[in-house]
Amino acid sequence: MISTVNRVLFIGAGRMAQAIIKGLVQQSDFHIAVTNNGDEQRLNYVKEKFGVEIVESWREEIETTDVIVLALPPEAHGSLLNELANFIDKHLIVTVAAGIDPAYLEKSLPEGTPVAWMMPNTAAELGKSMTLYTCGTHTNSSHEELLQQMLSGIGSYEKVTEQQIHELTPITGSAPAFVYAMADTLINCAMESGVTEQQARKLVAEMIGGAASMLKTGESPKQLADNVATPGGVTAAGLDVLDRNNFDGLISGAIDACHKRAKI
Ligand SMILES: NC(=O)C1=CN([C@@H]2O[C@H](COP(=O)(O)OP(=O)(O)OC[C@H]3O[C@@H](n4cnc5c(N)ncnc54)[C@H](OP(=O)(O)O)[C@@H]3O)[C@@H](O)[C@H]2O)C=CC1
Ligand SMILES: O=C(O)[C@@H]1CCC=N1
Repeated sequence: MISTVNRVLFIGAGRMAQAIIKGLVQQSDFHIAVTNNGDEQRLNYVKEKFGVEIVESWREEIETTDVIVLALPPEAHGSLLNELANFIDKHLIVTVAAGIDPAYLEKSLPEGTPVAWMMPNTAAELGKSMTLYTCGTHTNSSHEELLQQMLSGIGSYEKVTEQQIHELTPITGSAPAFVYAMADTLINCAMESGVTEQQARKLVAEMIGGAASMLKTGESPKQLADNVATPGGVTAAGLDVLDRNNFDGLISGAIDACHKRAKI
């Protein structure tokens, strides 16, 4: 099924599709076509920005495409899959949607359709997504190689089980938003000292980048926090406020809320 230049059709042209496309266009191995739900302005923007082909309907591209990436809301999958089912032949169908696992795709598509589920994050646009993926029961090694080729274009990837993607979606997919929310507060606090927004953003981004690098050393987060908190010093006073306000509970509550919302 795999031609030299693999043809990938995105159904959905929103935030996640654009982040993946931005990462992928830097690889020459893909021809990318994109369609959406009728927002012409958005489709034209995607064409201008990334130099990809746009089509009004997936029907225009279906016969020539190798891979279909479903980058539309979870709730929109049901009716689209019903329609797609009549046209699926040799295609690899990959969804990025929260809660839409390979079992769901396989139930909705003709018997034997190769399917996969990837859970990226928006850092895909910088080639820095931490993406989880899993394959359905009819994907072979060349489908998986093709998928991995796409995933390596947008960052790092890890193969896990279907159940694990359900459980980990809030961690790798959603939690970047929690980090950005914390960064926003820190930037605002920094600006109170009189630095410009640009300076505040630089120092917070570098601080988070440094902390991420420290996490990769293998040292435990608890030990790393301990190393920052000089006994009786300023950080310990801050950590004490986080503890007394149940920071752990707040973060796990946010993860639980993501799980509840992801159920389709
Ligand atoms: N944003 C993120 O960080 C992440 C998102 N995801 C998943 O990615 C998917 C898309 O999310 P996101 O990009 O944030 O959402 P957006 O709202 O930014 O984009 C949704 C896109 O889907 C299109 N769409 C909606 N319904 C249909 C339909 N029936 N047929 C064709 N296209 C349709 C919209 O079309 P139009 O342009 O016409 O409005 C739009 O282009 C979701 O399933 C989400 O779970 C996964 C991981 C991370
Ligand atoms: O918010 C959402 O529903 C998507 C799924 C994971 C990240 N963004």
